[in-house]
Formats: sequence, C-alpha cells, structure tokens
Amino acid sequence: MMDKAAGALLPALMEQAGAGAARLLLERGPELGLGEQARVVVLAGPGNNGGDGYVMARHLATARRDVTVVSAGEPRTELAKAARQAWSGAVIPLASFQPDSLLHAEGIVVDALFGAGFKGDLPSAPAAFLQGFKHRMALDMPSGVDGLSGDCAPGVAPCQLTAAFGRLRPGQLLLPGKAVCGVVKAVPMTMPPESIQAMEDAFPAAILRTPTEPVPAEAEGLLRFFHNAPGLWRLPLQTPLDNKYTRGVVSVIGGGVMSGAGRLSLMGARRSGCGLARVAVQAQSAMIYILGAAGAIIDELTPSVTLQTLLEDKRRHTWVCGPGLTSSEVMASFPVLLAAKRQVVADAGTLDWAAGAPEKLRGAAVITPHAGEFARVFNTPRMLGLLKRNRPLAALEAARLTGAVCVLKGSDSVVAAPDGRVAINTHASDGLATAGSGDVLSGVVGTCLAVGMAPWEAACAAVWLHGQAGQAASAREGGWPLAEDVAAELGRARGLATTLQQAG
Ligand SMILES: NC(=O)C1=CN([C@@H]2O[C@H](COP(=O)(O)OP(=O)(O)OC[C@H]3O[C@@H](n4cnc5c(N)ncnc54)[C@H](OP(=O)(O)O)[C@@H]3O)[C@@H](O)[C@H]2O)[C@@H](O)CC1
Ligand SMILES: Nc1ncnc2c1ncn2[C@@H]1O[C@H](COP(=O)(O)OP(=O)(O)O)[C@@H](O)[C@H]1O
Ligand SMILES: [K+]
Repeated sequence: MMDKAAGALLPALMEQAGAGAARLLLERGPELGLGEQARVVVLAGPGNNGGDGYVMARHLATARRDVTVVSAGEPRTELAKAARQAWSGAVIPLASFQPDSLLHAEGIVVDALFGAGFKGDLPSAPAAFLQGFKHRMALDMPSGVDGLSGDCAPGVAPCQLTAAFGRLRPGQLLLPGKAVCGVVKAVPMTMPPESIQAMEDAFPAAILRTPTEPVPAEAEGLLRFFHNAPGLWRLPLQTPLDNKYTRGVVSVIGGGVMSGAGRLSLMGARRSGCGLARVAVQAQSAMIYILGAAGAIIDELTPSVTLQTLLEDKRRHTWVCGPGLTSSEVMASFPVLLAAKRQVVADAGTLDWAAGAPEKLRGAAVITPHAGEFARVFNTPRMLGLLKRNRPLAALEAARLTGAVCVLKGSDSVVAAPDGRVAINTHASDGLATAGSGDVLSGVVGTCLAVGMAPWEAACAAVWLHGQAGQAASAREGGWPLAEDVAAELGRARGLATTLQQAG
C-alpha cells in the first residue's frame, strides 16, 4: 500500500526517515544512558519500516557507530529491498544471531520490525528479541502498537525513544500507546503537499497536524487528526465593546435533588469568562442555588413561569442540560430546549436518559460522556469494541450517530466532530480525576459556545482550559485539587490560552 500510495516520492521519504532517526539517536542517545560506544542492533522487518532500519544503519555506520543489522524477514517491498541493497554491512538472520548479556545490557536495539503496516499478533521470536535488550528505540511506532488508536498487541516491547516521521500519530498520544513510545520526537520530513495524501494513504493511522504548523492548502481536509492546543481554535479577546451579553449567556438546568453538579457547572461557566450565568430550577429547590453564588441569576420555575417562558428570551441560546438531573428532570427540559433550537451541552443525566438510544441526543451541540456514560449510550458490541480499542474512532462514530460534537473524556480526551475532525487532548492533569470536574467542564463548554465559537472549536478550547486549570489547581493543591479548585483556575487558564493563541 505504501509503494502504490506515495509513488516516486517514497525513496526520498525513506531516506529522510532513516537519516532523521540516525540523527535522533546520536543526539538523544546519551541522555537515555546510551554511551557513545554502545553497540546498535537494528532489527529490520520485512516491510518499509524495516527499510527505514537499513537506511538508519547506513547513516549510523557513516557516523562511525558500531551497528549491526539483524533481519527478521527478507524485505518484501521494492523500497525495502533497495534500502537493504544500499546497506553495505552484514545482515544476520534473527534465527542465527546470539546476543550476549553485555550487548543486552549496554547496547540498544532499534525496533524497525513493524510500523504502520502491523496487524494481528506479534511473532514471538522477534518480540522476545526486542524484549531482551535494556535500551530500545522505535521507528515510527514500537512494533505491535496501532498508530491510530494506541492499542497494543500483547508482547509490545516498551521503548525509551520513538522517531516519528514528519508528524506525530494519534497512537503516540493516546494510552496505552503513549506509555510504550517513551520520548517521541518527530524527525523532519519535507514533503510536497501532494504526498501528504500519500502519507495519509500509506499510514492507516491519520497524520496529526500540530495546530500551529502551516499546512499547504491542498492538504486541508486531508489531515483529520489534531493535537489540541491554543491556535487550533481561538478564544475571543476582551474588547471595550464587551458587555455581559456579547460575552455570552450560559443557562444551566438545575437539578432539584442533586444541586451540586448544576452549581459546579455554573461555576465552570462563570470562571471561564461567560458574561452571565443563569440556572433554571424548580422554585421549591431554588434556595440552595440562591445561597450558592451571588453572581448567578436563579430563574425559579413555577406553574406560571415555565421553561417555555424563559425561552422567550432569545439571548439565552446556550444551555447545559444534564449535571445532577434525574431522568424525569431531563424529560421535562432537554426535548423542550431542542424544540426551541437551543445550543445544548448534553452531559451526565441527559446521557443516562439516552442510554441505548443515541438518536435521542440528536440536536445537541456537544455531548460530553466519560467512558462509562459512553458505554451506556452507545452499547452496541461494535461501539463497545471501539471504545476499548480505538477511542478516536469511537468518538467519531458517536459524533456521526448523534450529529453532535463528542468529547470522550479520559486522561487523554478525544474531541470528535461529525465532519470527521478529531482533536486529541493531552494537556490535562491526573488531579482532574475528582468528582465534579466533569460538571465544571460542561459549564466551560457552555461558555465557549455562548461566546460564539463553533461547536468543535468550542469543545476543544473548553477541554484545554479545563486541563490547564486542572494542572494549575493540582500544583496549588499538592496534586489533590477539588473540582471547585479547578474552577477557580479557569480565569487564569483563559488568560494563558489567549496569550498562547496569539503566538500561534
Ligand atoms: N508512508 C510514508 O510515506 C513513509 C513510510 N515510512 C515507513 O513505512 C512504514 C510502513 O511500511 P509498510 O506499509 O510496509 O508496513 P510495515 O509496518 O513496515 O510492515 C508491513 C509488513 O509486515 C508484515 N506484517 C504485518 N503484521 C505482521 C504480523 N503481525 N506478523 C508478521 N508479519 C506482519 C506485513 O505482511 P503482510 O501483512 O503484507 O502479509 C508486511 O510485509 C512506516 O511504519 C514507516 O516506518 C517511512 O519510510 C517514512 C515515509
Ligand atoms: N487521569 C486523568 N487525567 C486527566 N484528566 C482526567 C483524568 N481523569 C479524569 N479526567 C478528566 O476529568 C473529568 C472527569 O469527568 P467526569 O468523570 O464526568 O467527572 P464527574 O462526572 O464527577 O464530574 C473529565 O474531563 C476527564 O477528562
Ligand atoms: K517499529
């Protein structure tokens, strides 16, 4: 698939890949404890990943390093054969190579066994060979790791260093793949725009575009995956013309039984810079909200002041519906909001209300399930399989099924749009794993929507702000922040984002 896809460009690309990987090892090797004299053993597979290995060996030999190539299988592609031909050193078949314990301890093995073309299970002999070394570097991906999802076949040998080719791959950012890649460095690959499609075709894993990297116009739309960061989206700056309405009105449906979630959502909206936050709640349950936050407006629902009444105010176009709501509270509000064509963030209770029936969510602007909520809503065997093995595609499928942007939350959150764009967010903190931080996030999504950002950009920005606030709160609270502490950091997070997005 490689040769067909990238055509004549490939020899140049493979040359750049191998040369770049060699340079990376020479630069970064010492800091990974790989002495100058450490022997390098390249384990070359049968495909073009192996081809990269032969090119890398040639460049290492030119740099006078002690390099040996062990072959796990004769090259099968024209490109790899040519790379093998150009390697003037010895090639030792895996079956007859006996590494000694010193080599295992002092040397480094370069994993050029499989890259983007891996599928199925790792053959045990080469996998064991890789595992025998203390130091390991991967070309493109550690063998056995799916470049798109980060899913790992049994027996993957974790590496300290991975050379990415041109751009990062989703599988290098997503767990478990991220955990076995070690330090990932993209070696520069200059390629004319038309070969980006070739890269896209040749690598089953999509190609990540760093938000600030200019991409040739011809490549727009080809690059589906993005690494979430300011610059991929732009939060509006403050202007002298601002007023509380231009900064966006966020309305939350407040729960009568569980009021804390709604209040955290309000806090998230207000702290992330919305102009006005309001909560609609049954009058008999309003007191806790009234006492909660002086700056939020409490709309008490009574037989004469219904949700419909509140919706006569057209300025209230963005709503958060779900945190702390029971199914009956969802039933009484979510369909009403959709019927009134409002922009709705569907979270928590609304997701549970749609368990097994994703079509009930159609009409929402953004849905924000964590893995448990996702499994309850999208509970077909296929979707459950994707959730386990391929979270980018799971989120993408959920977005297509509901027509809403899907934020699949986790330690690395995935933000997928119905049009196929997927952002991977690694800017977060383990400290966020505390009850209520998802409620805070729903309010931040509300703020970004209310100020006029398109749904996918709004969700990406909100997830980044939430992650930044999580990092800051975690630092301040010794690693153990409350959801309230996370909310308290959102203003500073927004300030940082608007600074960074300028630099983008
Ligand atoms: N795209 C570009 O522009 C660039 C791409 N570059 C490089 O190309 C790499 C992709 O090359 P690739 O497609 O040849 O795949 P690769 O991973 O080498 O292996 C495929 C071979 O392995 C075999 N095989 C697979 N699974 C197996 C298993 N479980 N057990 C046993 N065998 C298994 C498979 O056999 P088959 O499935 O065909 O029967 C096939 O023979 C990419 O990772 C990057 O390093 C760079 O040069 C930079 C520019
Ligand atoms: N280990 C982690 N690292 C980074 N972020 C995390 C981690 N665990 C959870 N999160 C984030 O914290 C939030 C948790 O949301 P959720 O589970 O809905 O909490 P709750 O429902 O209690 O409000 C999500 O945004 C998720 O991405
Ligand atoms: K590899």
